[in-house]
Amino acid sequence: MKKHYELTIIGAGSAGFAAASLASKEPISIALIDKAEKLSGLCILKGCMPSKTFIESSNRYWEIRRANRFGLKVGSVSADMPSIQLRKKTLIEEFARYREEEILSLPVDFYRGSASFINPNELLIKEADSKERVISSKTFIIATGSLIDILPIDGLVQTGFLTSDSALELNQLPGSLTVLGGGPVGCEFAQFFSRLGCKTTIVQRSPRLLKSFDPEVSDCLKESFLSEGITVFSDTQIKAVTKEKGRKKVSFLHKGKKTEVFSEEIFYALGRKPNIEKLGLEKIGIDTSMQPLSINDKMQSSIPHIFIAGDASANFGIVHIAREEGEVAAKNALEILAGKSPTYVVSRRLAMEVVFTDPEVAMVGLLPSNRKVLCAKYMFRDHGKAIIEGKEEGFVKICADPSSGEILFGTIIGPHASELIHQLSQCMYFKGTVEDLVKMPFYHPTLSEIISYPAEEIFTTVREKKKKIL
Ligand SMILES: Cc1cc2nc3c(=O)[nH]c(=O)nc-3n(C[C@H](O)[C@H](O)[C@H](O)COP(=O)(O)OP(=O)(O)OC[C@H]3O[C@@H](n4cnc5c(N)ncnc54)[C@H](O)[C@@H]3O)c2cc1C
Ligand SMILES: NC(=O)c1ccc[n+]([C@@H]2O[C@H](COP(=O)([O-])OP(=O)(O)OC[C@H]3O[C@@H](n4cnc5c(N)ncnc54)[C@H](O)[C@@H]3O)[C@@H](O)[C@H]2O)c1
Repeated sequence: MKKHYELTIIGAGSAGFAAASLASKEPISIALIDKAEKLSGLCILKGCMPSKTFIESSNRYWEIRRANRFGLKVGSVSADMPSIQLRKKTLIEEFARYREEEILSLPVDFYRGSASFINPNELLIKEADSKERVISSKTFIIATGSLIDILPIDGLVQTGFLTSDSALELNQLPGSLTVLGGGPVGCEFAQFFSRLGCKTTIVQRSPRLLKSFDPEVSDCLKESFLSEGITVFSDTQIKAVTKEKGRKKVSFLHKGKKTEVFSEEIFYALGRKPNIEKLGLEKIGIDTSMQPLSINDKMQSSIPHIFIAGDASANFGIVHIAREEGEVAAKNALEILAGKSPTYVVSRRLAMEVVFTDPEVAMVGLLPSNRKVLCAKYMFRDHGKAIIEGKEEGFVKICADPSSGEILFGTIIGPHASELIHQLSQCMYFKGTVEDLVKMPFYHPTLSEIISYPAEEIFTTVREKKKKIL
């Protein structure tokens, strides 16, 4: 007998799990579907958590080798990739086991299978044992995540390459590596490989690494990469990949000039795409050529009772945003089920992104474009605690409204940027001003204190301006 639900969620990763957790607190019937053999989603299995576990090892190796700066003598240190791999596997198995338990204990009907739309209210679920079933639902949330987007580069597939998925399974590192792409995946993995002794080259299309960040941040990161021996080719056009005498060759135009790089291995990091191809969306009238697929900030698709959240929507590729999108979609689905119009929206005011390179890179808020703002910057090399820690690269930059002093944007490149950025995001959450930051206590000596210096500079300017007006 065909089962009927009020809400059906396809995908139990970060977005789908957040949606299901929220909606299942209400007295409605819910189906949650995931096709994966191993549940818990990209972040835990092949994204944030395993990559950061790897990075933790390479950063510690790097620091130990530089311990003499702190008056410490250490004997010979070596990186043991099978042990690094084992630590990652052990941690990830535990994280995944815990999440799987959470998913399976939700008060929902869970189906392990691949879902596709038959019509805007019915889904076909193909289960692992090739059993097929049809369910119907009043509302849907598509949270099927993303896939690595393999572009048709001449010779790439024939030559072979690593991706973030396969690199996370390595037990042995290549001696040399060409990383295609200078986004978060490319930068984080390039430094991981390089710090463990692999000769690493990045080939990227845009003129800057991490192109969505402030140009000064990109320049600072590039300088840091160059100083530790990573070669960076920016402004390139990749032409072909081939194998020559046992080595892999990447041919590209660099600032218009033909260039070649040889290495033992290639790491492909040219982006991901929404995992929506097999959902039958075109069949039910959702145009997948237009992305993001969510046509509004309520996470609705062009069919109002079908929502799209997380990587599948192609808005961002960041976990806390996937979770927020899942929750907003769930709240709006509940409103539709209650006979109301959806009202919840995802706020992008505090959009935050972090990249776990060393120095770490972080930003929060919207980059000021044509809006008038006052910005101030303070360098870690002028900050006592950073000097003590031997972490002098980078800076904190804050931008605020010139009249009110409200903080609109902040970016940090430097030690613990991933943590420090939360001081700014929390202040911005409460629509805080530079004056608030100046008045807040900061313990001395801490890295956090650095936040107060650019705030103070802007505060002085805002105050002087106000005095002149009076
Ligand atoms: C290497 C790497 C490092 C990253 N590091 C970070 C980081 O440090 N911080 C950060 O914020 N983000 C990071 N990200 C991004 C982050 O992992 C993703 O944004 C996030 O996991 C997406 O969650 P999601 O719920 O949208 O998708 P997913 O977690 O991919 O979940 C989708 C689920 O849908 C299921 N599914 C798919 N199709 C179907 C179907 N037809 N039927 C049934 N089920 C289906 C899948 O099995 C899967 O379980 C990283 C990504 C990568 C690749
Ligand atoms: N710390 C984090 O939060 C974190 C870490 C890793 C990944 N992620 C997320 O995972 C997703 C995937 O990341 P990613 O770095 O693989 O993708 P991306 O799309 O962010 O970056 C891909 C890079 O490749 C470049 N590129 C694309 N086509 C090219 C071509 N033909 N030639 C040369 N360069 C080309 C792009 O300009 C871009 O710089 C993103 O959404 C990202 O936010 C997040």
